[in-house]
Amino acid sequence: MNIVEMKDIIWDREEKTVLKNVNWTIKKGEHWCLLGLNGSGKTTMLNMINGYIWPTSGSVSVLGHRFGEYDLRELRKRIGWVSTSLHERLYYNDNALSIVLSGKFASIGVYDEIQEADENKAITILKQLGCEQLIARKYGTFSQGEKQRVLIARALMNDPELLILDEPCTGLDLFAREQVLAMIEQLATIEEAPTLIYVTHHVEEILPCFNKTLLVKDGMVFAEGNTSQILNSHTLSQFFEVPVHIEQRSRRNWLEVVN
Ligand SMILES: Nc1ncnc2c1ncn2[C@@H]1O[C@H](COP(=O)(O)OP(=O)(O)OP(=O)(O)O)[C@@H](O)[C@H]1O
Repeated sequence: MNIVEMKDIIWDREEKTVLKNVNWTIKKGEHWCLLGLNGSGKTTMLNMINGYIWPTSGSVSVLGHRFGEYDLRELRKRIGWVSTSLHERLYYNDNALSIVLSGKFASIGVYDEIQEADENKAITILKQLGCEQLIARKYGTFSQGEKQRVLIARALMNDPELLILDEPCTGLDLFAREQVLAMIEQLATIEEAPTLIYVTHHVEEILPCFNKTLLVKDGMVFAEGNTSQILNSHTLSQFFEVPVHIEQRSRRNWLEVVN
């Protein structure tokens, strides 16, 4: 079973074709980084994987289910979703524990009865992710980095098979970014780790655990494959349309524009 299969996807909006014949297959055991500039179509692809939008033509299947043949609400419970757009929708006065518990229902608040086992699980996840001190604190008082870590904890509450991280390091200072990245790297190493999709504009955020990379440009797949083969100066210079030089240090990639 493929985790995600997008075949010949076209998505038309008003005068514009946003996705232009996208093909993308994610297999179990792969962790993907999705790299692209602003407006290239990354979020649109994620919204399609989550069933929030439907392709104009082509087919999408996620976790072995073709869209249109399965209850999307059930499917969404198997997908963890971390996105800054969630920040605005969560409740300022909820503490970290309630936020993480809401992940069980893939809902914003907690409307169902909570079992003691759920609460223990939420606390364990928060502790594992180094957020012990936040458990009883209000979400509205968290720093951006703390918010991101709690959102990742929330996404793990349902033991998702697929975890989508949409620009999780946006707005973080260097240290908060490295903390979040370390957390993701640790997550990828655990047994039964979910398949990860990590969306970013920044090459240096591509962790060694992301063994696959997809370059998206202007609604099309520019290149895809093993990260080690995709991330080279030649391919990225063509991708960004400026000469760039890429260097590997400490198993991460660092990019500079060549004058
Ligand atoms: N509902 C819509 N109607 C019309 N155009 C849309 C719609 N949604 C997205 N677009 C357009 O499609 C293009 C791709 O948008 P998308 O949000 O997927 O890009 P992105 O790669 O995620 O960008 P960013 O990195 O800035 O978040 C943009 O030009 C955007 O304006």
